[in-house]
Amino acid sequence: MVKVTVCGAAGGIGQPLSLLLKQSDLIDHLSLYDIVNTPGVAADLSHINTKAKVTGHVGAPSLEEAIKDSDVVVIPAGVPRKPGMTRDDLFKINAGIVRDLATAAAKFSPKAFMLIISNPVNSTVPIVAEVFKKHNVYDPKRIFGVTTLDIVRASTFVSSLIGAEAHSLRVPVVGGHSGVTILPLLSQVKGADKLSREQIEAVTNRIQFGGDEVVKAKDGLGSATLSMAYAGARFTFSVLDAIVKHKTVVEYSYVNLEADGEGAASIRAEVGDLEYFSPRVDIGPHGVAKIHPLGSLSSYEKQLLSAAIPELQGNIVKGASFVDTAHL
Ligand SMILES: NC(=O)c1ccc[n+]([C@@H]2O[C@H](COP(=O)([O-])OP(=O)(O)OC[C@H]3O[C@@H](n4cnc5c(N)ncnc54)[C@H](O)[C@@H]3O)[C@@H](O)[C@H]2O)c1
Ligand SMILES: O=C(O)C[C@H](O)C(=O)O
Repeated sequence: MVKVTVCGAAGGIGQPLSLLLKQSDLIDHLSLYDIVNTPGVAADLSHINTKAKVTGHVGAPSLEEAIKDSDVVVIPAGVPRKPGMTRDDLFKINAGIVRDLATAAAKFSPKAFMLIISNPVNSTVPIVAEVFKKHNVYDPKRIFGVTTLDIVRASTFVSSLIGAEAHSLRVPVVGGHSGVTILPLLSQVKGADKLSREQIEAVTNRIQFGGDEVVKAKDGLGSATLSMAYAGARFTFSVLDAIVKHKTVVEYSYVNLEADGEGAASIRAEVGDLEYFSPRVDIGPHGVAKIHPLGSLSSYEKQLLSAAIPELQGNIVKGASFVDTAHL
């Protein structure tokens, strides 16, 4: 019985993400939780003739029932940006939302793989980790910040420049999920060596600020939802391949660098004492199995990494220090 719970399931990301997840043969029970509208979304999706049973749960009193015994909990709950805002501006509202959802997961689904979409991801992932620590159920192998949209965007933008197939071009994007913390490693992409320095800087900037492009175009009506639903479903399917089919899958995800049990020995020299980072990771049935080193970086990428580290450090401390025992 594989149960996946989406928290924030009635939202701009939550609805299309739930639709995509409903197509998976690997899910037996798709549980939809939100503070509004989930009965309607669940009724609608439940008419689709695919395997997963769909249940809808609305409001805090139903959170335990929604989340209990989940194998995977995906969290796209919270407010999105409006033009002029940074992701960090969302912290004030989203930190508390994520803390409360993580608290329910720690109590009722402590073994679940936690996939965190809510922004600011650089801070919300440390919040989830701290909540799990407070409940003595912390395992860094199973807490993931979903940065797949950066990979998806990078593949799209770079493939159009170098004339490659977008769906098969894998562009490594490491770091975090906001502005300068998003670090595309174009020097590791086959075919990108034909790009000029100006092209590399322009496309790097576009990948780092791709989210702003959508926020601007939506003009006050939110941020990326459909591309995020695609990216979130892709990451969830990968995790399900690991959990259900016992495959080792390779992804980029924002994780605690202790997660592979080796103290991130392979990556420490590159990122210093950062606690969280999004490297290439192998994920197996028990979670993160291996954290890969960044590999060789161009001098431009080294500069970008130096700019990303202090920003990430601040975001991590802000998230970790938010969790206050009195609220748990
Ligand atoms: N990681 C990424 O790459 C990425 C990409 C896009 C958006 N996001 C983030 O995802 C989040 C959601 O974006 P959206 O466009 O779907 O927003 P949205 O406002 O359309 O939907 C959010 C949903 O969360 C629900 N919600 C609010 N408080 C809740 C709570 N306590 N419990 C459960 N549900 C709650 C709302 O009712 C709403 O249905 C935002 O923080 C956004 O910045 C992240
Ligand atoms: O840009 C945003 O605020 C949403 C998301 O993080 C994105 O990258 O699209």
